[in-house]
Amino acid sequence: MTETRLRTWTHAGGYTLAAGFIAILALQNLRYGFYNLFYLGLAMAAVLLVGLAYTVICRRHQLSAPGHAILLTLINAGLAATVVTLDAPGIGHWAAPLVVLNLLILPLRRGLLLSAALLVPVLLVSWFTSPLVAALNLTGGLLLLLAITAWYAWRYDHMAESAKDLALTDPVTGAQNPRFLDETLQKEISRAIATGHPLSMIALDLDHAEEIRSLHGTRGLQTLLRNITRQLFDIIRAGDSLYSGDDAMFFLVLPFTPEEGVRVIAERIRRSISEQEWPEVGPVAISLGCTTRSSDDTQAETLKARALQAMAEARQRGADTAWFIPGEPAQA
Ligand SMILES: Nc1nc2c(ncn2[C@@H]2O[C@H](COP(=O)(O)OP(=O)(O)OP(=O)(O)O)[C@@H](O)[C@H]2O)c(=O)[nH]1
Repeated sequence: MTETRLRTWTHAGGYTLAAGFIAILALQNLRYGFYNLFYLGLAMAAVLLVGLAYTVICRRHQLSAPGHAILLTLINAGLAATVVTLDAPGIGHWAAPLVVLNLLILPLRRGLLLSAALLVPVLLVSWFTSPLVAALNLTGGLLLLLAITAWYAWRYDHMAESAKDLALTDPVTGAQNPRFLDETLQKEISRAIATGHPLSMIALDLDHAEEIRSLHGTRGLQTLLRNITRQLFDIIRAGDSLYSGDDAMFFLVLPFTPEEGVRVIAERIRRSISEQEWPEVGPVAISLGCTTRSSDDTQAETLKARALQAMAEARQRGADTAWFIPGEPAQA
């Protein structure tokens, strides 16, 4: 289930339950003849049902729908104003479903602020007008509810953030996930065509990766790849992007980089990797295949295939080598 769909269900469930809860309170007040509270309950349930309808209408962009904040501010302000102006016993409990709803639907900080703005008048009125035990019960109950719901919302945000990081980065190396390579490369090609700036690419593979795996195990190889990724991130500049490839391979996309530039950076990377003593593994080497976009290159696959071809050539020339293959310029 996508995050947007999950949020749609959560929001719809939250609005429905809160509307049901408030409607039950309204009916109870009707039974006891508290007509003011009955009408307040009806109005609040109606606003909550508008929230439900809004959730369904905006189901494709729940994360950015601004109407939730407006509706919730309206309903929270309505309850706070009623609590302050109406001497109605037990009305403080009406804040409970709104506290849950605020934190379930709004971003954590905004949900906390709105809940605090509701709870301050509710609790103050309760301490001034109710017996001590009742005020203590209400304060304890609402604050506990606030803490539990805020903790849940924080945990959910945290998990969603980690899932997003995992989707963007390769969990083994920490470089970007390979499935974004083609898309980014195609975008960079379009940008290079539009602006006339050069674009280069490097395919990079660890030499003798299988021997390293059999000597140091898969874990040793993965640690080495993570360390190499860190080193590559230290070398490349901000606009460059680094992707994991199959096995022990990486790809670098280098915007604004001409042939002379990609030769310089490839040689710098080759040296910096081969001159290091890598923890537990010792010295290692890499082969690099470089290419620069020619005026004929409009497809990501063409550029990637040429970088891989250059890397195979580097391998043939004895590894620990950087090799460059130029693109064919367009025929006039
Ligand atoms: N994309 C990319 N290109 C680089 C990088 N480092 C060097 N280059 C290319 O190599 C050329 C020469 O780089 P350097 O030897 O560092 O000389 P420089 O004049 O200090 O390079 P810059 O001021 O970064 O342009 C640069 O103009 C770039 O085209 C890098 O980290 N990323």
